[in-house]
Amino acid sequence: MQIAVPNKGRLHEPTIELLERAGLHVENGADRKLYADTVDPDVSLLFARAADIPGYVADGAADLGITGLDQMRESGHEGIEDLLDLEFGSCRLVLAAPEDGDVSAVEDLAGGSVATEFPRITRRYFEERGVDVSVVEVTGATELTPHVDMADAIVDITSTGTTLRMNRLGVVDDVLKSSVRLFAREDVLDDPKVEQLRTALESVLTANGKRYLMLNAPEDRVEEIREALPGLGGPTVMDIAGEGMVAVHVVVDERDVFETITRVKELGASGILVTEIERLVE
Ligand SMILES: Nc1ncnc2c1ncn2[C@@H]1O[C@H](COP(=O)(O)OP(=O)(O)OP(=O)(O)O)[C@@H](O)[C@H]1O
Ligand SMILES: O=P(O)(O)OC[C@H]1O[C@H](OP(=O)(O)OP(=O)(O)O)[C@H](O)[C@@H]1O
Ligand SMILES: [Mg+2]
Repeated sequence: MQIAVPNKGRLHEPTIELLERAGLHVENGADRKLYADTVDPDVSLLFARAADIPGYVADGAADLGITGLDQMRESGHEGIEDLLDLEFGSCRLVLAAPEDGDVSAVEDLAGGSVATEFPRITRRYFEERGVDVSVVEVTGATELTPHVDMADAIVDITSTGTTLRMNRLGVVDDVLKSSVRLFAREDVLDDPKVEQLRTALESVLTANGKRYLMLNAPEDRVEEIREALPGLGGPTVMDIAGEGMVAVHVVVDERDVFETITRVKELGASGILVTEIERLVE
């Protein structure tokens, strides 16, 4: 089974990091290599441009892919299924126009022009709204185009909003909310490996922001301690050698850790240990 992953750009590193955390260690990979093996003999990686990955999967060069939803939509390929939101590379594709200009709604662009790296998504967006525009295809620095009379507006990615602000462009409308996805060609969906990979990646996301809390507690206060724990499911309570003490283990949200420790200490807990969780399969 082949997974196509971004070879460079901002998605490359977080993708490799996620695969590693999911236990799919990359082997025999090297800079500029187009293939790599993984610790699983049935799974190898193919490195490609983020924009080309949907096509690789649709055409059968790879079985699964990891890239932005914007790229999946822009590719226009059918027969690929979005399996999991990997919760990084979050951004919005927006329609934006000069702040001091006269475009404040989609309709104001009728008869005008829009520059973008996403011509397919852009054409569809305007068609759905019945607004006739000409689409100017560019391959980057889209934000410049309204200032050099190349276009009246743009459809481009924004996340922090810095680039739009710096170029005095304001958002007119949201076109698409995007994040990185795991997707597969429909004809491999029945392969059990696909579900295994999806579960492994999901287990990393589930563990994100969670901590494992272990503590020792006097047996006679265990009910109060149990109530004080905002855990995922109930805590595990185990007898330990020693007079009237039990060990309590629980998964808690990272943001609840501080308050929880304070509270359980008041209730007599000791030997409190907080650790990160690598993976969590629910
Ligand atoms: N500013 C951003 N914030 C969050 N995600 C983004 C941002 N820009 C792009 N992305 C996501 O990353 C994907 C790939 O963009 P990126 O710019 O990394 O690729 P690239 O254009 O191939 O690389 P490069 O810009 O280095 O040439 C986009 O399709 C989108 O899903
Ligand atoms: O809202 P912001 O945080 O400012 O991010 C938005 C910018 O990020 C992306 O560009 P990138 O840095 O990938 O450069 P590129 O145009 O060369 O791909 C995108 O094309 C925007 O220009
Ligand atoms: Mg880019």
